[in-house]
Amino acid sequence: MIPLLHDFADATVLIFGGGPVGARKARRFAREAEVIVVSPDFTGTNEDADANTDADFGGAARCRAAPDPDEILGWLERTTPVLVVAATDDEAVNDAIVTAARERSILVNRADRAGDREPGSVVVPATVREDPVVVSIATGGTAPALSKYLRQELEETLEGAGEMATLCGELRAELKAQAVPPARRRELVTDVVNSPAVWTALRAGDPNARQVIEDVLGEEYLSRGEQP
Ligand SMILES: C[C@@]1(CC(=O)O)c2cc3[nH]c(cc4nc(cc5[nH]c(cc(n2)[C@H]1CCC(=O)O)[C@@](C)(CC(=O)O)[C@@H]5CCC(=O)O)C(CC(=O)O)=C4CCC(=O)O)c(CCC(=O)O)c3CC(=O)O
Ligand SMILES: NC(=O)C1=CN([C@@H]2O[C@H](COP(=O)(O)OP(=O)(O)OC[C@H]3O[C@@H](n4cnc5c(N)ncnc54)[C@H](O)[C@@H]3O)[C@@H](O)[C@H]2O)C=CC1
Repeated sequence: MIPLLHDFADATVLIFGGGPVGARKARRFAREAEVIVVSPDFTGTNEDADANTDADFGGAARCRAAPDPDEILGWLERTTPVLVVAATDDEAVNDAIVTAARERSILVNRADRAGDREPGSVVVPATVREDPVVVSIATGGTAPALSKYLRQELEETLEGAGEMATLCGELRAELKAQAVPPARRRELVTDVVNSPAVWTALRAGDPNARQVIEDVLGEEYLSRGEQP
């Protein structure tokens, strides 16, 4: 399997199953997509179905229904999702979801299988977000708990990376506007990314991180006899 980033804005994701797994996937996709969760009950994060809130499902639309396998295709036709998630505890229903999705060339994520995947199937990786930086982890389905553990470890490592990306984006735009040649631009941006002083400032939440970058660039320029 090959990791890709997919833009789900304005797309529909249809999830079958309102247990903890269906709820987790709903929260994940609801940050971008229109999510619909179909299930006879919504036990989400709480054993007591009635105690679950919209937030537990990421604000997704919840449809109370328990479709039989032969009704799945109708749900796909009515909702036209780009991705369908099979997260029920009924293997026959999950089988029917995979078959129907394949028939309609819709991406499918099956939560109760680690191997023997159908063409067009997708896996949901563990994800660390330090916007605009995103890191995804998967274990080829062998150990999802390890994906979760590594995600927690990486959360610390990535601290400050989002701001670093934003500041580098600004710097690149400025260097382009100043018509700095591409090879030189690459050197300068690389110096900033590799600078321990900049990382320390970003991780300490220093509001003058931008100044620290300029200091790093200043030394760089001076040592090469150039001016920014
Ligand atoms: C193949 C895959 C399909 C898919 O769902 O896309 C899949 C399949 C299965 N997961 C199972 C179990 C668990 N899954 C988790 C957690 C996560 N599982 C996720 C992804 C994936 N799970 C895909 C592979 C990703 C990879 O390659 O690593 C994460 C990363 C993303 C997410 O789901 O949001 C999320 C962590 C999110 C986070 O915290 O960051 C935990 C830990 C916990 O719950 O604390 C357990 C219990 C411990 C254990 O069993 O290992 C079972 C057995 C079910 C059973 O026995 O009944 C199956 C089916 C099977 O293995 O047959
Ligand atoms: N991928 C993952 O990360 C994990 C996957 N799993 C697997 O995923 C499946 C779901 O896990 P949980 O949410 O913990 O299970 P769960 O049993 O708590 O929830 C299953 C949900 O599916 C609903 N359902 C049953 N028949 C349905 C139908 N015909 N249409 C729509 N919904 C229907 C049930 O009412 C229930 O709300 C399990 O089969 C389990 O093997 C379990 C843990 C983690």
